[in-house]
Amino acid sequence: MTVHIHPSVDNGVKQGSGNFAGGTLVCKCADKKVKVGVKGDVAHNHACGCTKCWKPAGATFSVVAVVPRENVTVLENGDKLKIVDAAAVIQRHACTGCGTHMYGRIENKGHPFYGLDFIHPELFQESGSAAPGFAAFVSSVIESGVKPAEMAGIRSRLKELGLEPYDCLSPALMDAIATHVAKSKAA
Ligand SMILES: N[C@@H](CCC(=O)N[C@@H](CS)C(=O)NCC(=O)O)C(=O)O
Ligand SMILES: [Zn+2]
Ligand SMILES: [Zn+2]
Repeated sequence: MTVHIHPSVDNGVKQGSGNFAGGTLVCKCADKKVKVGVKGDVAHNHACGCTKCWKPAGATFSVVAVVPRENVTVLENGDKLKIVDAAAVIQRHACTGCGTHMYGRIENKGHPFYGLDFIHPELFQESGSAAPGFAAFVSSVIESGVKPAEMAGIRSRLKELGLEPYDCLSPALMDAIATHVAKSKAA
C-alpha cells in the first residue's frame, strides 16, 4: 500500500533554491482569494502530524514553517480571515471561504516561539522556498484516524524521504524551548 504523507513531498522532497526572497501565499477560493505577503525565506519547515495544523484534502500531514511575524502582511481580502481558535497558543487565521489557514500567530510574548508566524509554504505562488527537514507530532496522526498499525509504514516512509520522525518537535527545537524556559525561570 502506498503511504501518503502530503502532496508536496509524496514524489520526493524538493529542495529550496537557497535564495528564496519571499512571495505570496494564496488561498484556495475560486474568487476573492486571500493573499498574504511574506518577505524572505521560511525556517524550520517540517511536516506536522497534529490535528490543529491545516492539511490539504487527503493529506495525512501538514507542511508548516516559520517566518518572522514582521515579515507577514495581509495583502488582499483579509476580511475573509477568521481566527480558528483564539484560545490556542497559535492563533490560526483561516479563510472562511475555503478553510485554508493563511498564517498562525503567537500573541503570548512569553512563549518560546513568540515573534514567529506559522505558514504553509505550499500556498506560495512562487517556488524555491526552503524544503521541510523533519516530521513533528508524528504519533498525533492517530488522533485524525490513522490506524496504529500503519505507523511503522508512515515512519519508514518519512525516513525514506529524509524527514526524520519525532513525536514532539525536533531535538533542536525542543532544546530551544527548554533554553527559553530555563532563562525565564532564572530571570
Ligand atoms: N496531539 C495533539 C498535539 C497538538 C499540538 O501540541 N500541536 C503542536 C504543534 S503545531 C503545537 O505547538 N500546538 C500549539 C497550538 O496548536 O496552538 C493534536 O494532534 O492535536
Ligand atoms: Zn479562501
Ligand atoms: Zn501542528
